[in-house]
This record gives sequence, C-alpha cells and structure tokens, in this order.
Amino acid sequence: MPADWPDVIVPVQTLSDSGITYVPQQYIRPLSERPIGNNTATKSNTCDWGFFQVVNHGVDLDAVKRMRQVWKEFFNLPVEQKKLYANSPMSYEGYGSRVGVDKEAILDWNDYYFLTLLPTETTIPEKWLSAPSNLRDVTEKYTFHMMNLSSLLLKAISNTLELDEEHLNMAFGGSHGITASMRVTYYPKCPQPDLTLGLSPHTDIGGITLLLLDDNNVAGTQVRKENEWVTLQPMPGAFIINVGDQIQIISNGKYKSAEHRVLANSDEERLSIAFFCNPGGDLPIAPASKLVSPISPAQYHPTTFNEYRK
Ligand SMILES: O=C(O)CCC(=O)C(=O)O
Ligand SMILES: [Fe+2]
Repeated sequence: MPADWPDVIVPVQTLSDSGITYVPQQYIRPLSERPIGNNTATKSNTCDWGFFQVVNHGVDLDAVKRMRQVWKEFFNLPVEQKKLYANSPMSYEGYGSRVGVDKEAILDWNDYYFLTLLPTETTIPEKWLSAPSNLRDVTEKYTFHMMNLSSLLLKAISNTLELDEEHLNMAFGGSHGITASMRVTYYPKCPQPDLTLGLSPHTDIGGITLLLLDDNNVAGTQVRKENEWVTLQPMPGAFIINVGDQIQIISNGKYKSAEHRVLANSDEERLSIAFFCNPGGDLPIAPASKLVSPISPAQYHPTTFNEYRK
C-alpha cells in the first residue's frame, strides 16, 4: 500500500464552506450511478434486507448524547486543526476524505475519522485526539456499550439461525478476541446532490455494524434491494444495524451483507457514527457446520478476517 494519497486532499468541508455552487468534476458520477427517484421500504425480514433498526436497546442515553457531542465538536474544529490527524492509505486511521488510491476515482462527498478501538493494544495513541479533551474517555465508554449491544445482537442472530446462542460471539473470538473499530462520517451540505454520492456503494466487510445518527436524524442511507436503492427512514433513538460479510459467510448465505450507499443532501449536513464489531483477525471464518448439508453445501471457504480484508 502506498504511503500517501495520489492527490492533495481537499476536505469536502472546505469545498462546502467556500460557498461553492457546483460539484467539482471529480465528484460527478456517470448517469447510471446517480441517485434518482426515492423508494421507501416495505415490510420484510432482516435475512432479506441485511438491515434493521433497534429501539429500546437499553444503551445509556447519556453515553450516546456525549458521543454525538464530542464528535460534532471535533468536526466543528477548523480544518487546519483536524488535518493534524490526517490519515494515510497505510492504515486509514485518522482524519480523511478519500478511500483508495486510484487517481481517477470518483470521490465521495464526505470527510471521516477512522479509529481502531479494540483490542486496546492495537489502538494508535497519536490518533486519539487531544481535542475535545474528553473525546477519548467518551469514545471508550461508548465502545463498552456498543460491545454489549453487539454481543446481544450476535446472540439474537445466532438464535434466528437456530445455532447455539453463543455461536457468533465465539466465532468472532469471544470477549478477548473480538475486535472493533469506528468510522465517524461528516457529510457537509452539497450544492448538487443529484450528481454525486455522500458515500459510494459498498458492503461492510466485517461482522456487524451499529450506526448512530446525529439527533437531527437526517435520512440518507440507501440499501440495495435487487436493482432498486431504497431509502432507510431512521427511527428516532434507534440504532441502524446491518450485518457484514463475515455473518453472511457464517450463516452460509442465509443473512445477506447488503450493499448500501449514502445520498448527499443540499439542505442539511449529516453526521453518522458507524461502530464495527468484527472477528479477531486470525481466526478462520467459515459457514457454521449446522448450516451445511448435502442440500445446502458450504458456499464459502474458511478465510481469516485478516486475509479477507487484504
Ligand atoms: O452514514 C451512513 O448512513 C452509513 C455509513 C456506512 O455505511 C459506513 O460507515 O460503513
Ligand atoms: Fe457501511
């Protein structure tokens, strides 16, 4: 992986704050990839969608409120101060505005901060921000709550697959092996949201993602259902949950790691905090043997998460 980006990085916030009235060429998508129309979800189950929302989740509301506050405060800092934590393609840890090093790539309308959270030995001390001063403490407390919620969700998903309740937690490495990271994404207002995207289509490569939106609850996440992009309507106070590729593998394809993307928005800025609960890097991840049979053969070969994400 190259040590640096192919171009000078201009934060999207800098473009947006400059009062620009058009989207620069590098952000413009070909016609077929632009967001058109607006489809709203009809009811169906999680296995089909790979996405659901949880309410009454029991997560300490104060911890959630402080988490939103500190990260909003960080993104409100002057760009020059945030750039002190600029990331590189080597690890992506820190403040950044692009993913991938292809010089010709179309860029997304967002700036983000990526951080490894667990195991604590793998966190990078220089990437823990000193401003706001309580950011580390607040983020670590939030991590604790998210790990508890992840563990509950992994149990619930194991149950729906008729696996032992601890199956997914153990497959991810148990309480000492499981890993976690986070991406906080800031989507500044965009002058021409129909020409670009807040975030390109992707699946989450890890285990399970717990997404928290800012309290203005701006919609924007779209989930792909066959050939349609469906806009998710965020419920107040809910976490938006989606399963990643590793659960698709363990469930032998019963759960789908859904492709999703984010729309840009001309009226409102948006902040989202994605918490990724992932398997330990060196455990082979494979379809659960209970879900494999002559009529339902294994669809995936065992692969460690470190190999998978290369
Ligand atoms: O901001 C969103 O709605 C989704 C973010 C996301 O998909 C991600 O960070 O992987
Ligand atoms: Fe995602």
